[in-house]
Amino acid sequence: MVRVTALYPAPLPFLKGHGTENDFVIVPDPANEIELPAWAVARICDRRAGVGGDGLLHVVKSAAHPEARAMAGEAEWFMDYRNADGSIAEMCGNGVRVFARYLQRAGHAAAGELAVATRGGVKRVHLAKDGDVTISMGRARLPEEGVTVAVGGHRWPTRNVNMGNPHAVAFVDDLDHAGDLRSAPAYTPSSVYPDGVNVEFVADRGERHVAMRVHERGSGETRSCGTGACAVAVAAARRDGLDPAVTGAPVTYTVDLPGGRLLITELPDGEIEMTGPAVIIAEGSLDPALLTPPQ
Ligand SMILES: N[C@@H](CCC[C@H](N)C(=O)O)C(=O)O
Repeated sequence: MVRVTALYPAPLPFLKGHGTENDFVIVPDPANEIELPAWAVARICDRRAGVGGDGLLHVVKSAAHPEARAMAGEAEWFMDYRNADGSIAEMCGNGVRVFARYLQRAGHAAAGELAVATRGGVKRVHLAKDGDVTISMGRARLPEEGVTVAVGGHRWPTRNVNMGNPHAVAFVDDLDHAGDLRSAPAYTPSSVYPDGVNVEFVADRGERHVAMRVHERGSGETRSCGTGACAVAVAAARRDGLDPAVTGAPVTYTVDLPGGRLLITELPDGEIEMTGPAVIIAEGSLDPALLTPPQ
């Protein structure tokens, strides 16, 4: 007889937070002692049988994590981000805001400037005492090769924007044309994104003002995506003939998402700043039975 025991013998502390309704389970683990296989993350993020979340933020000291040790001199804390299906992603913009808010609440960071290590490099955070959080997201890369996305009877060309993680941005007349987004939109050629892609659908709302929906790799349709909003703002700016590197003037887009509003500014040096809310809404402990390994 196979004896199956819980991966964690004692209740595991967690918190829950969100940024414009992109919601995350936060697992504090400064010394990196908690093993989080994909199946455990998927269970914790399950909206019926688990806590529920678009992703999980594993909070680890950079010095204690092999992927972050080299950044420890610049950033004390590493955001070990996982998608809801347990897959690993390079970056999560809303996640960094929520991560910073958690560090503040836990007394690990004070309001003001803070650095957070991510797989996409060190991100600078401006953390107000309450209210919005601003992140310096780094520069966008704009690979030439894009894909065609198809949903229902509609097909759109997309702009390829990399914010540390990959995005395909489609401009649409009506956000409803993206359908229910219960499954990932089909795209060709698939070779452009060998590791999958986040797909954004964007409609104009006014001057430098757009609305978007997103299907996230590893999480499905979410109510907000920070890196996606940055990708959308850059794609919209180039479509509108605006490039701060050429004009020397910053450009700001207002991006409306189902879960709220983000302000995205591109500076003349290419740096992209994202501003939006981040809140912690609950705190508790996970029952070890939830984390009994599958047979
Ligand atoms: N919601 C995030 C992005 C999370 C990662 C993404 N699903 C991926 O796999 O690249 C954000 O706010 O940026």
